[in-house]
Amino acid sequence: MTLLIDEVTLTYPDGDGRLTALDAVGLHVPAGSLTAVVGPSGSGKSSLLAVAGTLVRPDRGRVVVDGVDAGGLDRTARAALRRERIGIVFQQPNLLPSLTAAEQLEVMAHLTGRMSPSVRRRAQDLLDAVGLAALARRRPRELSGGQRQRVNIARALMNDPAVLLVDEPTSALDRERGAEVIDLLLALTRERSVATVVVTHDAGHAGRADRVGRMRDGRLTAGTA
Ligand SMILES: Nc1ncnc2c1ncn2[C@@H]1O[C@H](COP(=O)(O)OP(=O)(O)OP(=O)(O)O)[C@@H](O)[C@H]1O
Repeated sequence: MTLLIDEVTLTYPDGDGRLTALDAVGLHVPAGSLTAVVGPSGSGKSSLLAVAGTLVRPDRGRVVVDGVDAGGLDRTARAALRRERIGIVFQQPNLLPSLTAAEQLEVMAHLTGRMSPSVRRRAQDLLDAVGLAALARRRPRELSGGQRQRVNIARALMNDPAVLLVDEPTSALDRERGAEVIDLLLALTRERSVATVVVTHDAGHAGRADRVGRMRDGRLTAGTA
């Protein structure tokens, strides 16, 4: 068991009242499996990723990452959990313009103070795993949108996370490139035994996942894409 979301409720301030973004949501993502989350705009998908990534604390319920209950941790310990056990791929590949593809990955190891000769090898192996071995020395402006997204995914895996959270990875890509990115995420999920959650608008892409969760008005139900 690697990601467990148990009866999670999240509300935001809304005028005089509160808006319920997540309503008693439950989700279990075993290691080595990929769950796609679909649902209309405003249904709570990003809120679910934010809670799963321990970026936002829920009002109620538990988020358990790799056996660690995030609710019992202070801010510093949660940041450490996030750094060490959670990979997050945001919709926009926020790559640093001046760094090469390999350096985008290596900088992750610097952040955790784990710089060593093996870091460079690991970065190269991951770029290889996402099909970019030959482009390791390119800077973001020299890469296509799909290639940048692959660097983004490789970077999220640099610290060997237990949980991988991916927000709309295909929105800027054409159908074929989008399908390739989903297949890549599936392969990496299996090879590296990560528990992966992918938010997507594309029902076709969701259909490739191991499981599909459907968000509607803050409630999550298992369903087909
Ligand atoms: N920081 C915030 N403060 C107040 N309300 C918010 C905040 N973030 C999100 N919401 C509201 O919570 C609800 C769920 O939003 P969320 O962004 O999780 O939906 P979503 O399914 O990811 O939408 P989209 O597909 O458009 O990105 C929406 O009604 C949204 O307006």
